[in-house]
Parts: sequence; structure tokens; C-alpha cells
Amino acid sequence: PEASSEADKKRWMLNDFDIGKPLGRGKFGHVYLAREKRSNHIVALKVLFKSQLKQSQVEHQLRREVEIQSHLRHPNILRLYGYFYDQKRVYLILEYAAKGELYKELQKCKYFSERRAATYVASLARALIYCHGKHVIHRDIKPENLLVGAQGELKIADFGWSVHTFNRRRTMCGTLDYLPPEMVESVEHDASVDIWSLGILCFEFLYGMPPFEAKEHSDTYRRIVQVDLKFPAKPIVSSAAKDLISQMLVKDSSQRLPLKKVLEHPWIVQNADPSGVYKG
Ligand SMILES: CC(C)NC(=O)[C@H]1CCC[C@H]1Nc1nc(Nc2ccc(C(=O)N(C)C3CCN(C)CC3)cc2)ncc1C(F)(F)F
Repeated sequence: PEASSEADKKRWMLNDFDIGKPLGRGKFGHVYLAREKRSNHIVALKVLFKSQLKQSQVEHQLRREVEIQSHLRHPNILRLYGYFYDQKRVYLILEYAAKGELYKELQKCKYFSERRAATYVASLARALIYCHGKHVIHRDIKPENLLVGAQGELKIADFGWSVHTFNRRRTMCGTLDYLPPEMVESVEHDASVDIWSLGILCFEFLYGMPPFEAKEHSDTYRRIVQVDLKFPAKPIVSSAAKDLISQMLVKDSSQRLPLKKVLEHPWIVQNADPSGVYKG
């Protein structure tokens, strides 16, 4: 049979689920814990209001997010099992990440140990190698888009800004902090934008804030395009970690350390837990 999109293989409906507690609010609606009645499978049900999607003109972005995420299968990428809609709402059937939102964990402990940061960076590098292998770039890697599974493993979620590199867009994304120079200067960009964002994330895991943070947007913009990278004196961070970050936060996107080399970097080899799970 002709290849149907993964996401709309089965006709799901609200009645297929028992709805549980709210897990929180996403950008365009609420997320609920839910259980699919036939299989007793626990999922997260993200409810989006069509009215809000329309007024924010993000319907095409949502369609792309569903199309891309429903085809990705990787332990560090949140699964999108399917979707359905009614008169007013669109429902995304997503994998439930039992340990919640990474950014809350980062806020709670201010910054992570080098072993924890390296373990997370390694698992994200593996997930991004998988995505790039399928010509998908995420373009929005940041703590808010990372969830934690039951075993403590990271899950990249929210492919709202991802694209198939065949039809590259020059749309501007959310917060500036994570954007590499070529996106801030809105010139052509490729998969190496995710290497830049992973470098920003590594810095924020270790210091508790992104490297080019500034009060004003204009200052952040300038610090990004100048790659004004300064390592704080506290907390103490190894020179190996700083070396890796410095090789990822390079203005010339072709000179950024390839993800495969990130996994071979001494700091990762010596600090990341091979299982990809931080065991504390
Ligand atoms: C990536 C994207 C940008 N982010 C999101 O979508 C957010 C928006 C709201 C929730 C989250 N979306 C998801 N969250 C989970 N799991 C989860 C979340 C929160 C808690 C938690 O700490 N509490 C309930 C606590 C429990 C304690 N009380 C006090 C506070 C809330 C525990 C588990 N799994 C899948 C999803 C997904 F993505 F599939 F929808």
C-alpha cells in the first residue's frame, strides 16, 4: 500500500483515552496525562486550540512538527504517536516523559556537575546525529525543549522549529540566546546550527546561564555575532569542557566541531556515562 504518514495511520479520537492530571501548559494549550483505553498505554495528550493556532499562523509549523516527529525513532527523541482533532482543538498523542522538564531541574540545582552535563551533551549529540542523518535540523535546542524520561534519559521534544533541510526556511525562532550568528544575521543556515545550540546548552548546563545573555536584545545580538565568549570564574569548570565549548561556538559554521567529533572529545569520553543516563 502507498506509504501513509505514520501520524495518521490510525483514526484516533478523544474517547480512546482516559484523561488524567494536567502536566502543565504548553505554548498553545494544556498537556494532560492520559491512558489509551485498549492498550492501557500512558501518554501525554497535548491539546492545542485551533483559534490560537490560526491567529498565530503556526498551522503549517504544526503540520511540519507532526510530520517530522512522527517519523523519528530514537531513545533521546520524544515520540509523537499520532494526532486527531475536533471542531475547536488539535490533539497530539505524545510520549510521556515521567521525570518532567529539564529546565526546572536546572533551575533547582543552578548548574550541573561535569559528569551530568557531559552525559546529557553526549545523548543529545547522538540524537542530533540521527536527525541530521534524516536531513532534519531541530533549530531550537534549549533547556525548555528537553524532557526527562523515567530512567533519567533526556528527550528532545517540540520539533516546532525543525525543518527538512531540502526546504530550508529563514524564519526567525524563539529566544535569541540559542541562535547562531548565521540565523541571527538570517543568512543561509544548515545542520551546523544545532552544533552551535548544543555548545550553548553545554555552557548553560555548566554555568547555569547561556554565554551571551544580556539585558537588552541588541546586546545579546552583538555578543552572538562577535562570539563574545567569556567563561565565568565560578563555578570551577575543567579546561577540557571549555575547550569543547570553544570548538562548537565558532562563527564560521563549517569550522564547528562535527557532532561525531564531539562524542570523541576527551571531556565527553572522560565524563559522559556510556549508558547515556546520568546515575548521580
Ligand atoms: C517540550 C515542551 C516544550 N514542553 C512541554 O510540552 C511541557 C508543557 C507541559 C508539560 C510538558 N510536556 C510534557 N511533559 C511530560 N512529562 C511531565 C511534565 C511535567 C511533570 C511535572 O513536573 N509535574 C507534573 C509537576 C508535578 C509537581 N507539581 C507541583 C508541578 C508539576 C512531569 C512529567 N511528558 C510529555 C510532555 C509532552 F511534551 F509530550 F507534552
